[in-house]
Amino acid sequence: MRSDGSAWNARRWWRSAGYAWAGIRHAYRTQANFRIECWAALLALGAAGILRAPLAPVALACALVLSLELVNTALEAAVDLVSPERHPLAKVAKDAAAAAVLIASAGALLVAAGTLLPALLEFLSGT
Ligand SMILES: Nc1ncnc2c1ncn2[C@@H]1O[C@H](COP(=O)(O)OP(=O)(O)OP(=O)(O)O)[C@@H](O)[C@H]1O
Repeated sequence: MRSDGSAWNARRWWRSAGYAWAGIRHAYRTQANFRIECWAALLALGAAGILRAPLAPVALACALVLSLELVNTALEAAVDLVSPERHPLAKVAKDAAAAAVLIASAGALLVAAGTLLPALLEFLSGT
């Protein structure tokens, strides 16, 4: 009984992960900003690894930006579905979602400046 439930949950988890992966692939294919953010995140994580900078804040900042970009993509699609015509409330929704990505990106830049820059300077000075 218990093992049946676990197997079912595992199957459901894999199916959910498949839907999530489809969402990531769709965003990567259709959103230029998401593509840029993915490569910037890889670059930042690689730099943190090479420079031996703290990985956790960089990873968290990257995850936040990428997640909010995905939420922004979802919201844009939902707004376009329910409001194909221009509407002031559609504008509020899209502008606020875009602002969330912008604020997270600014925060990620600050995190990069606070963690990667000192590590880079230390690396370059050879200490
Ligand atoms: N239905 C709408 N009603 C009112 N304003 C809209 C509407 N759709 C878009 N806008 C305005 O145009 C801006 C750009 O919207 P759009 O859907 O083109 O997103 P985008 O920022 O170009 O994103 P992407 O290029 O990633 O699709 C919105 O932030 C909003 O100000």
